Amino acid sequence: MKVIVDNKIPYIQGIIEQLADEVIYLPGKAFTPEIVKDADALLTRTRTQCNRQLLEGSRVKFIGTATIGFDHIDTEYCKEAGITWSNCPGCNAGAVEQYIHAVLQLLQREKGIDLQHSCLGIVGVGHVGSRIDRLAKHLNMRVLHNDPPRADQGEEDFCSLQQIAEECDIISFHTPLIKEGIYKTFHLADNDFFRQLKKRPYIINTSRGEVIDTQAILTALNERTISGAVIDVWENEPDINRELLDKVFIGTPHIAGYSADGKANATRMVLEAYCRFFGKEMNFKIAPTETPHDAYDPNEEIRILQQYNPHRDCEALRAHPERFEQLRGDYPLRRE
Ligand SMILES: NC(=O)c1ccc[n+]([C@@H]2O[C@H](COP(=O)([O-])OP(=O)(O)OC[C@H]3O[C@@H](n4cnc5c(N)ncnc54)[C@H](O)[C@@H]3O)[C@@H](O)[C@H]2O)c1
Ligand SMILES: O=C(O)[C@H](O)[C@H](O)COP(=O)(O)O
Repeated sequence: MKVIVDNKIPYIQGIIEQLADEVIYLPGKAFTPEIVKDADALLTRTRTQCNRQLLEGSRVKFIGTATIGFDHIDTEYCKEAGITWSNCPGCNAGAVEQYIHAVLQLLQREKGIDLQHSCLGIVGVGHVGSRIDRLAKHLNMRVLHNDPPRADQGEEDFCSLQQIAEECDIISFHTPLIKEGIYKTFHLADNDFFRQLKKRPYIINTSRGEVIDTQAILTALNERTISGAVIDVWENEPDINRELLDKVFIGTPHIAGYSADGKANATRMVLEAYCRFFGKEMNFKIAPTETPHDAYDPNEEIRILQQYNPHRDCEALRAHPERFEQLRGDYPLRRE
């Protein structure tokens, strides 16, 4: 059994070796058809495009991605080729909640947003969105939800994207990237969406860059249709739009989900899926490395920013936008 593993999946080394005969570690972008040809399984992150070009003619039977997002996997091709794939639902929802909580505190502290009298629109109410919903209620915010796939299942308490556009002071995107079909999210926030806004909201995107049309959000920032933006995910990563980076309130290098806890969850889940698929025993334990931390302030508003302040990641990205991928690869995983 031969497995190719993305060399930026933490906590996996030493465990996968006991579950395979041969393990090769590579950067996510370095997976090539020649290398994967005689592999049985690939354990990846979002940086490996798993498509016909990579997989055709290979003996790969299983792909596990240590992420929730799977827009880098051509699921239609996998079906056609008989390749089973697996992702890690919910693995990093706590990390994104931590990021959004810090962002909301900064909007209150530095932009004068009165959270208790603000309405938050959550677009995509899955693992992350549900936690943001709970967080917003804890902060006494009014919340509106948009999730057409869930609404179409007969679930209640959802509204249209237009209602969110008209009533919200802050709008946060938590959908997968879906390129086509009735639930398409590619450029969900386009010029039409920005034209519908009534309250000059702040826009937060921790989903995928392509969910927001970059030119449309730049126009909205320039014309002050929106008050500002917090952007963690970008179109065309790692070659991100520098003008957008200059103009946002906070811009970070796709690290909202980068907690040690979230990464450990992802590694455990991807290994469990691998073991289920190949019928291997699961007798491993994965836990984030303990990190020493200061005594935190009992006041929640202070504690949240002591634990994580996205300005640090924003400053690092603004100083070196060309190091987008390096900043992610060498990220000092934070604790939740
Ligand atoms: N920035 C980061 O580090 C980071 C971390 C985690 C997740 N993400 C991104 O955020 C996305 C959401 O994460 P999650 O764990 O909540 O995923 P999830 O699959 O649990 O939830 C996604 C939700 O979006 C809904 N949805 C689908 N199409 C929609 C549409 N057209 N309009 C509105 N809602 C729609 C789904 O019904 C579902 O409830 C992931 O797919 C990933 O791309 C990014
Ligand atoms: O989809 C996800 O889980 C997140 O976007 C995640 O943060 C991406 O992680 P990476 O591919 O960088 O490991």
